[in-house]
Amino acid sequence: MPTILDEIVEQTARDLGKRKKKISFKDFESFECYEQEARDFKKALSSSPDVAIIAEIKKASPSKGLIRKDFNPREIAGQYQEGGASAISVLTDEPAFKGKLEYLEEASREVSIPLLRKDFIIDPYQVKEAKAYGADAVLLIATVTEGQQLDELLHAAREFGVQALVECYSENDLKNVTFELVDILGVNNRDLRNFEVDLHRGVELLQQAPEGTVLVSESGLSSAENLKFLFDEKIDAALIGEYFMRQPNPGKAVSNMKKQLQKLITETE
Ligand SMILES: O=P(O)(O)OC[C@@H](O)[C@@H](O)c1c[nH]c2ccccc12
Repeated sequence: MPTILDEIVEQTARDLGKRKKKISFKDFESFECYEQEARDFKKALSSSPDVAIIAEIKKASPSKGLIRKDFNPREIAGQYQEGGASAISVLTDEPAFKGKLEYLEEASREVSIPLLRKDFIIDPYQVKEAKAYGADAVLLIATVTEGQQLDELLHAAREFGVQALVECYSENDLKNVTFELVDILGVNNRDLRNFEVDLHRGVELLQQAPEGTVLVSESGLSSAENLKFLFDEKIDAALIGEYFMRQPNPGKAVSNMKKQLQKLITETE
């Protein structure tokens, strides 16, 4: 049985062929954002005294359908920054998540914190494209890459001046990661075969990474208590989408969660 991930990746590969005909690999170099100096994503995640928040701009998802009706990515990006997010993740996959590359570009004009392109990246073309649309970092999902492909994408990221967050789902994925090339590791707490979320399993996997790796817990997080758990387990950052996107003012929700986390930390000190 193909998983949802297999289906999304197949679709991505089909769309990629068409996109390459419209804009060539070389063309990206003339994009305005291409020349822009990258903001330091890794530093933003590792310099937070508690748990850094990567707030996500996500209109819809395969498991939840439409998440936010009143959707203005530029405004949400500004609110996230104001609310104290350390970085912003922007979904650019269209078929499954109703994202757009233009959302990335709009966010890039609006804020000064680093931006992560969230998509299903299987080709260096998409890495260069991410840079051209204003990304400072790209998500690379270990499960969807084969053989040497992940290393190739990591080299492409270096070449085009974007950092990489490598996402793993399992111990097997972790074994296939060349940690000499990876300094930010994420684990998706959501199992994409059945959409179940397990925060503890995610943390256990993250803790197997070599010392010094910046660790990111992704998906299914919705409270300061969740972040306090991550803080106690020495996880650097949390990637949160749906919970913030369902709040009237997503940025206020970020600042409230940060305040509550601080309170929980001082209570136990
Ligand atoms: O909305 P949530 O449950 O807070 O999750 C955010 C993020 O982790 C999730 O969107 C995500 C994690 N890895 C991905 C890979 C592709 C698309 C989306 C994702």
